Amino acid sequence: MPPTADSSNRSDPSSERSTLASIRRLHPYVRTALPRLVGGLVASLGASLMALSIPAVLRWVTDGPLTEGVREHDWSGLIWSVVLVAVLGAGEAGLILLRRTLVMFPGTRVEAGMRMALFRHLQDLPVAFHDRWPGGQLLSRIMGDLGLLRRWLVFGVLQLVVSFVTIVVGVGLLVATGGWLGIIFLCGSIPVTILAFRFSSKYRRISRLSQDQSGDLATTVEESVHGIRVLKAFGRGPAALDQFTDQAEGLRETEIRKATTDAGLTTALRVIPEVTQGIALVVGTYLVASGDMTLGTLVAFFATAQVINGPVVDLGMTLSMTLNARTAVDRFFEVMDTVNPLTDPAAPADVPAVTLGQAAHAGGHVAFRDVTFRYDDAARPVLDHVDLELPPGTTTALVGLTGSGKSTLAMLPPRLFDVTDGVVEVDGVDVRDMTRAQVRERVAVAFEDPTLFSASVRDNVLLGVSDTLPAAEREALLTQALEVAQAQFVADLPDGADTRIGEEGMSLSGGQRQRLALARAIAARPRVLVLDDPLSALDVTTEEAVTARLRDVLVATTTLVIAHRPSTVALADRVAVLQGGRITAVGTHHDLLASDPHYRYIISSLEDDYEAHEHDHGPDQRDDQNEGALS
Ligand SMILES: Nc1ncnc2c1ncn2[C@@H]1O[C@H](COP(=O)(O)OP(=O)(O)OP(=O)(O)O)[C@@H](O)[C@H]1O
Repeated sequence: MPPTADSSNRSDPSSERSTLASIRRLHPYVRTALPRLVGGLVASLGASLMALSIPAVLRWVTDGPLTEGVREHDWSGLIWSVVLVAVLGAGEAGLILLRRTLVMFPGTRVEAGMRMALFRHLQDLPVAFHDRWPGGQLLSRIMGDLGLLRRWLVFGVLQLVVSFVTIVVGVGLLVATGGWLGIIFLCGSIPVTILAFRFSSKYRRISRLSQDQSGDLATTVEESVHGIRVLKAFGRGPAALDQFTDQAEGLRETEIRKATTDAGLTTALRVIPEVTQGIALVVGTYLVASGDMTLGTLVAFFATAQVINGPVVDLGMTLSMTLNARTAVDRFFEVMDTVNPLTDPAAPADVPAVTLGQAAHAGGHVAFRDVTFRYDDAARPVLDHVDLELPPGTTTALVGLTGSGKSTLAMLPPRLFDVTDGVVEVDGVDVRDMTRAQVRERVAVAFEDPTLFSASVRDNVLLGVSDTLPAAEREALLTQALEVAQAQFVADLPDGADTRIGEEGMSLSGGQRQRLALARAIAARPRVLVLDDPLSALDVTTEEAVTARLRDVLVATTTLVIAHRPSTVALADRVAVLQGGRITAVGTHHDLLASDPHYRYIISSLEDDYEAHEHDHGPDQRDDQNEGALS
């Protein structure tokens, strides 16, 4: 189950892992950037050590040149001390600048590399994964989490190491040079350590919840923008707003909990060193007064304590950044660790490469042999020992009651899902023995719900056509595909085939979008064409014209068409009936009408549905509207 805010509190393998172990998993992505990151770290440490050495100089100045200079009116030692402190300060500033220069570019490169790796993996993962994972959760990982990780890489990780080293070296110096004062300071670090540990485990949980809630919020935005027409049509805008408000409020509360937890630690980290220094001041003053400590040692003690103070106070921020980064790493790997079960075989079948010309004229024999298919989370199989042959060059209509598994069956030849049992063959070869590229060369699909991308009509239609094909051939394929799909409306678009169509082709009507999606499947010139009811938004006349032209152009193409209308069934050479997860009859429309009662029942219900639909919408009205959509 994909993680959402609801599931963030459940135990998952990543929560068992230590923060260090989680972050170590970044190694392959940061490997090339490591030299510069380490360079940045060395520069930071250098800057910090320079800051720490300034108190030693102050101590020497106070006990030496300053005391003696005042006594003997000789200021030369003092001038040299000022120069030395200025050089150390300038050196510190220079090293900080060097650190920023060194780490900025590798940080952005790591972020871009991880973003590309995640997107590549998402593209590779099967449909089943995308069915389960909400879009917003993926979006928040690819954008928010990786941005967070970059900020931690260029700032947080260095700050964490430098703070740690500064505190350890500084406290060591205090203990070594400050005697009792050092021990008082060391005692102060005990509650700081305990609080930091407590904070880590609490903050980690809240950080995870907050990042998952951001993902859920992104999902709600995505769904409501995507479904804006439905929300408006049903007046559900206020309900969507309520849902969004609840989620946004939940995220706000979590952010407040996060900030409160952070503030609690930061306050403690401010108060504890101040109290410690107050005690040290009292004890130090007594020691100087009693002659057990020089004034220079006391000044150096407080100057060093001051240098340590900064990293101690920043510890809360550095720790929270690190824990947020850890959550981002865990969320990144939740996707990256998902194994794709639909991979290419180690030794693919030796099938000849298909060129576009060949595709339409050779082969295309499809066979489902004893195929069983069950969705991962389903109790029973949808397809149960299905046997079906699609002879080359034929058009087979697949009919069945709603939910009988037609779309599921149609997803098997293009390997959008793999069978649970049995075999699906194309030209005698199990599709699992071919690479996915080999399968895609042979099988093209058009779905009822056509997805178009934010690109020109040309790019959308030629999506499945190789870029290496000469421009003239690509153009010829485009023209023919548009003509077969009866998509002449493209010529009337403002820039013809170069017109950019909006996100998901939203500026086109349903029928126009369907025809472009169909043209895309046709332009690929496949041996096998799977049409999952892609003509449902067309009127019967247009559907008939499309089917007739399909037959002319894709003479040898084997077509499997899922039919929801009697007209579609009538256009097929043969019909296969899917019932109870099995193919119960195959024959011509007329033979089945005469011999198969279930078929007669399906056809009469399709007719009823169709008549009801036409009564509501009218046959031509829909397409008239379609044609006018962009004019
Ligand atoms: N991704 C999925 N995960 C789990 N079950 C699914 C999934 N997709 C479909 N199903 C279930 O599988 C069964 C068959 O669905 P399918 O979409 O293949 O039917 P269909 O015959 O195409 O239906 P329709 O004619 O209504 O489009 C249904 O019971 C459906 O709920």
